[in-house]
Amino acid sequence: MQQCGLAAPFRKGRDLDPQIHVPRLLRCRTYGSVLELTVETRRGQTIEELNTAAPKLAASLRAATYRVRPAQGRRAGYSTVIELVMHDSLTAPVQAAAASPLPTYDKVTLGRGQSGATWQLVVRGRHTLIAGCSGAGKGSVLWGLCCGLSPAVRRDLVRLWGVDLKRGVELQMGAGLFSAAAYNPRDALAVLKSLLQVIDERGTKMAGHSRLHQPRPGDPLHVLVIDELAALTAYSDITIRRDAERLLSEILTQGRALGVVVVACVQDPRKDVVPMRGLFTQTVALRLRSIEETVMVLGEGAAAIAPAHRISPRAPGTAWIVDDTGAVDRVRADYWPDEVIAAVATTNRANVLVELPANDNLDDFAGDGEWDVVSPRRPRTPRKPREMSLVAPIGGDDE
Ligand SMILES: Nc1ncnc2c1ncn2[C@@H]1O[C@H](COP(=O)(O)OP(=O)(O)OP(=O)(O)O)[C@@H](O)[C@H]1O
Repeated sequence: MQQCGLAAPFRKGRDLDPQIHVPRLLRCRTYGSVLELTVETRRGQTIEELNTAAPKLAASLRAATYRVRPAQGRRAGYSTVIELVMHDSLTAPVQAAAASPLPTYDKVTLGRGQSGATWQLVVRGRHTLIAGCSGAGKGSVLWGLCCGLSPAVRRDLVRLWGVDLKRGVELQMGAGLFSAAAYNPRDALAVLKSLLQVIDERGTKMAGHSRLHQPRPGDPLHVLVIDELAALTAYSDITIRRDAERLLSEILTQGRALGVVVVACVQDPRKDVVPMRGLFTQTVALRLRSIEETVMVLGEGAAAIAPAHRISPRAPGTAWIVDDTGAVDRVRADYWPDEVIAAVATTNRANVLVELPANDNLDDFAGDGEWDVVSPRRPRTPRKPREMSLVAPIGGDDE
């Protein structure tokens, strides 16, 4: 600790105490490939100083990587937990072979964390921003989420709504999972207005009865999936942009408790490109182009402990996440090949389709419930799921 700049002599009056004071090691334990150190600050030191020294400690002990999280319990104010990962289990990519059969909607498994543990992302009650430059692997997070929710989609516990203004190239791969999808800006506005209608109706029903919507078949969690948010909020026609910004901001501020959440991908996280960035309640930071982008996406102080700008281009799907307890982790999403997405979408097709209003009627639609948007999908003969095998590893295996 002394060599990592964490030790110092104390001042005794005018003199320096000859004794060097170091932070106290409260606990040291190992699990998997992780060496976990719980360290207490010395007098005159902040937790931030311990966190900032974590990379030096990791390098001194020859750890592959590290993560820092706040200590729990009564020592939380003056101690921190540094997890040194002695072997990086994120190096080799993993390919998803099929969706889990469980109809979950609270959280979905997307891959693994750097300790080797499963990485699960909370979906219900959160708006998620997936930020990463081109080729960072936003598709793996997006499809991990959609395919992970697909058994619930099939039972109408979850309804997926898609917006993909890059000609639908991404979302059409799993089109069967979506109750409605927009591939042009006018349809995108119709999707946003339909979801605001759901919020209005639920708000009226839930007021005074419940503060968090509980999904049930037929009364589902609505998840709006936007492939490239900037295409709607920055690169569209000015009138579309203005309307989209207003509608999306309303959904982001009112939807969470009412069971309407947003998952959006973005390449460029600047405020003028994504003005409503601050309304997302959790962020997955894939590879970013600069330290400034890391600060924009994960917040002040994140660049040192969650350096998304240092993720290797040879490890797509790798991301830094900061959860609501402030814990930081590096994760890697499983890769979803096109044929697996298509097979999942065939097996777990949405059984409710939402008809978007024709473009000509859109201006009249004020979200007042005058037209019925929901129509059941015609029953179909169930198809046998395509047989798949797990293939790993793929691509390069080093960072
Ligand atoms: N989790 C992953 N594991 C291994 N390889 C991956 C993973 N995710 C993506 N890749 C590889 O990286 C390539 C780019 O991924 P992807 O298309 O998801 O990036 P993106 O961030 O969506 O880029 P863009 O914004 O340009 O669409 C994929 O074609 C695939 O080869």
